[in-house]
Amino acid sequence: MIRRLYTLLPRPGLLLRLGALQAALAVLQGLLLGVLVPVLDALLRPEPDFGAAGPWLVIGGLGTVLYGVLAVLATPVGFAASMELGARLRHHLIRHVTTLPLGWFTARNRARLARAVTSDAGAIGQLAVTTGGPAITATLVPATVIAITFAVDPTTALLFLAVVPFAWPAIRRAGRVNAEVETELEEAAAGIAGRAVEFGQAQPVLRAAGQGGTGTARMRDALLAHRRVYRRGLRRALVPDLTFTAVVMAGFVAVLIVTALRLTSGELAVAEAVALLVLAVRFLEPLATLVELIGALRAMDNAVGRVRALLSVPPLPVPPDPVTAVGVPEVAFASVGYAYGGPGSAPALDGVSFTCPPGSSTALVGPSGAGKSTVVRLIARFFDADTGSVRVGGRDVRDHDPAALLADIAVVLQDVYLFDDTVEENLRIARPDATRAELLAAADAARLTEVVARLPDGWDTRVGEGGARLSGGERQRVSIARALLKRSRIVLVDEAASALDPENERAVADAIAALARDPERTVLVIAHAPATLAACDRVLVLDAGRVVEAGTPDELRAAGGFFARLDARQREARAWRLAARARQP
Ligand SMILES: Nc1ncnc2c1ncn2[C@@H]1O[C@H](COP(=O)(O)OP(=O)(O)OP(=O)(O)O)[C@@H](O)[C@H]1O
Repeated sequence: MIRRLYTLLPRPGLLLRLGALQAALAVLQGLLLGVLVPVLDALLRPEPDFGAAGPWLVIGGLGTVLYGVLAVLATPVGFAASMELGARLRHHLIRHVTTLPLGWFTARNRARLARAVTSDAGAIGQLAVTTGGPAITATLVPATVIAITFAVDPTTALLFLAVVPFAWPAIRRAGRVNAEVETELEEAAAGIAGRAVEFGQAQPVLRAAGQGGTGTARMRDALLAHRRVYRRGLRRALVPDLTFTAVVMAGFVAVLIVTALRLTSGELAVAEAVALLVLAVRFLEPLATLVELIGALRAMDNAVGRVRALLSVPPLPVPPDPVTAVGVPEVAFASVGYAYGGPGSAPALDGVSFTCPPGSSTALVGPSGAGKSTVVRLIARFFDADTGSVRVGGRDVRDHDPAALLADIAVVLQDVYLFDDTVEENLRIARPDATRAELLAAADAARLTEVVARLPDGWDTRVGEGGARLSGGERQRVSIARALLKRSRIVLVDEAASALDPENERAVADAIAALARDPERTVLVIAHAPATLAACDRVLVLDAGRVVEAGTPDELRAAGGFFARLDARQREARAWRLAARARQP
């Protein structure tokens, strides 16, 4: 486990220093106990010999001062090591996840990341110090005590050693059970955490369905399960813990009886007997601590395992000599195949080929599940194609430097995430050095200016957690304004489809049209609104992971396929709306 912990750290020097300090303290503690022997021997005579005790008392005093100094030094070193270890692990994790493909960031993986960065990294830092140090003490103090006892009285030392073959299996068993209980408790606690998140997230759905009590019941079940695991753990640990205590007590009683017998037979002096009993206590006591520590060490090992699992997720492969500039903003697919479940499972895309020439605007349409979002994700390298080639600027996306590629690509997703900051700062993320005029121009083109005008503090209005103070359409307009400000020459848009009121739908479509109008920019949009379709000069129809139609809107209207039917339906709906409006008094 210690090796596993060390592999997490690029520079484990601080932990080594702390370990050395703890080891020195443990050995010193054992040696100071050894000094007790001559001191007691000199002082517990019928005529106390202060002259003989003097030098040992001085050595003991100096040793105690040194112990105090080292202990004082160890506290800040331990605190610093704990903080630094946690901070380094967090840094390491964050740096690593920035190299992972965007497709990795599923809800489950985001939760894993949150747990690793918040609780696991902190717990590893803390436990490495709070359990690592005492574990060293609990091992080295008995070892030093045995060595000193050998020098003082080999018979008692052999008696101590005789306890080890009985104590060690008991420690291991109690430690193993405690560790298993710890793991089960952690899992039960994770279950509660998961249910709590679900409980919060599902509130609107549960209440709308009149099932407000359901979530509460599931939460209660998780709490009950945790309590059951806790009780079962206590019961399971009881016998091994008692066995260990019995072994330790039996060992102490054996030392006590043998020492008493040797005292009465005159083999040992009173001073020696007292000193040996003190050594016996200090030999057995740390072993008990070790049992408790094993559970905590397992908890740390579990956290180390979770952090290591995240750090071993392979990053996006980067070629040794990557393409660092996109060049011509052309997007092309050549016989691309991709399956979410890996090659061999049902494909989301199958032999997809098309080209979006530079400056073109292409509407991606097709029934639900056709593969439209997958096309967008493969261009932005959320993951890589299983077969064929996704090309940007004439080169496979895998040949590009991922950062350079994403510098020239803007992605506008349906579910736009905004930071809990002002509208202006949320826009400036795209280009922090943009001038005020550039900011306003992007906002105008994305029809964001009218949204800002309605907000209480205009540009300085905070948008709330995840942008909760804005509607879905308004958030998407912020995202489109970001894309405009970023001046990416390739823009991929998944148009907000649901829950948009007509005004918002029109505004989003206008904003997308503003993107599409620019002849320098290549736009690929998963289009839903008629106005968005009308703004595109090309259409690509996907069905069941294949391209079934491709061409200009006029060509496809004439072809009488999926697009022609969709277009006819949209025209009918528009005519119906106009007629309904005309009928209104
Ligand atoms: N993360 C995922 N894991 C597993 N399968 C997925 C995942 N995302 C999409 N799929 C599957 O891949 C296929 C294509 O999905 P995709 O999201 O690309 O379709 P779409 O045309 O964008 O659909 P929609 O219009 O409903 O968003 C579907 O069968 C879908 O179930």
